[in-house]
Amino acid sequence: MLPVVSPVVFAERVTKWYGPRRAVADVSFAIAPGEIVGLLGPNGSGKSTIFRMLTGYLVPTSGRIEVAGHDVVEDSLGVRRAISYVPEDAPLYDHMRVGEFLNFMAGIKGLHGPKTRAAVEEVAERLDLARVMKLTTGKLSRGFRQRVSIAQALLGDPKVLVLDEPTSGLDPHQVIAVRDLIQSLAGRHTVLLASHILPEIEKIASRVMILLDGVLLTSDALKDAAQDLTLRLSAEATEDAVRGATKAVAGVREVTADPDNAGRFLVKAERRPPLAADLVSALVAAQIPVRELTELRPDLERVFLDLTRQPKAAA
Ligand SMILES: Nc1ncnc2c1ncn2[C@@H]1O[C@H](COP(=O)(O)OP(=O)(O)OP(=O)(O)O)[C@@H](O)[C@H]1O
Repeated sequence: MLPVVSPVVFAERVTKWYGPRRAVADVSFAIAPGEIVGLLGPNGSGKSTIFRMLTGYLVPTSGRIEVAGHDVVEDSLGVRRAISYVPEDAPLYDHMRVGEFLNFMAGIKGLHGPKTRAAVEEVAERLDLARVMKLTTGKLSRGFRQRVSIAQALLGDPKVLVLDEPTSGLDPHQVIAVRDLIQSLAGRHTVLLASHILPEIEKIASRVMILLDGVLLTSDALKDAAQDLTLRLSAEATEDAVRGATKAVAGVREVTADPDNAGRFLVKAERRPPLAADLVSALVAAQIPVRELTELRPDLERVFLDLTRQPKAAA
């Protein structure tokens, strides 16, 4: 029998309305202790709203959220002790030295006396901050600013750490350092991070949840989208000619031209075995020479791009 692990974050049918605007719709998920989970969604899809509800700063309009066994509405104090949130571009009080800032934040989190010193020393060591402790936070590089933001979030040893776009604005070296750092936190902490960039989130998270217009895509929706086949076609013809020649092929859903490569097209179609052969026959019958026809790997990025693409206005 599989061991039963209680989720550390649990959301059940959560909806949030801002006046007449529904920002989050009937969202349910569970996160096990020690996981690193990515929340992926375009701007405005509701990521921050979910995070604010998880951290007890916003009350769901309906539904239930528990963090480390505490209900976000009935026990928001318990929730705030269990979860820490690092917003994008968190304010760091730029005139303070890093050490002072961490001491100050420890006080806000209710740590006092010798406990403060021990906690600040521990996070400074975990995040390798020794050489910047005496610098004012305003003088730090973006990479170190992010480390200090995460360090303050770890004061008090929260079970859950929520990071909003943690690598945004960092240079490639800093991105790798912050990515490694987040991975080193898993296990002791559960990490939930948001991003609108899939390749980034895929590198850090062990699992990705996708949010679109406040709705969390089910794994079935993702599976269905991945069932579709995308073929890259290289042919000497115009987009209209390719579209005209292939429209009668069963299963073809859409033909789009690659705007950067003349003679290159993407064909989206239902996945069925003789499709490639049918396509070639149809193109040849229309006297369109086919140079190449390749199936693209159904990776999560393509699925995400397909699902999040704005529907084209009818011509
Ligand atoms: N306080 C508010 N009042 C009214 N509408 C809001 C409020 N906060 C957010 N919204 C709306 O709710 C929707 C979700 O916003 P939210 O900030 O949660 O999305 P997001 O995915 O975090 O986006 P971003 O990455 O741009 O921060 C958006 O349409 C937004 O305009």
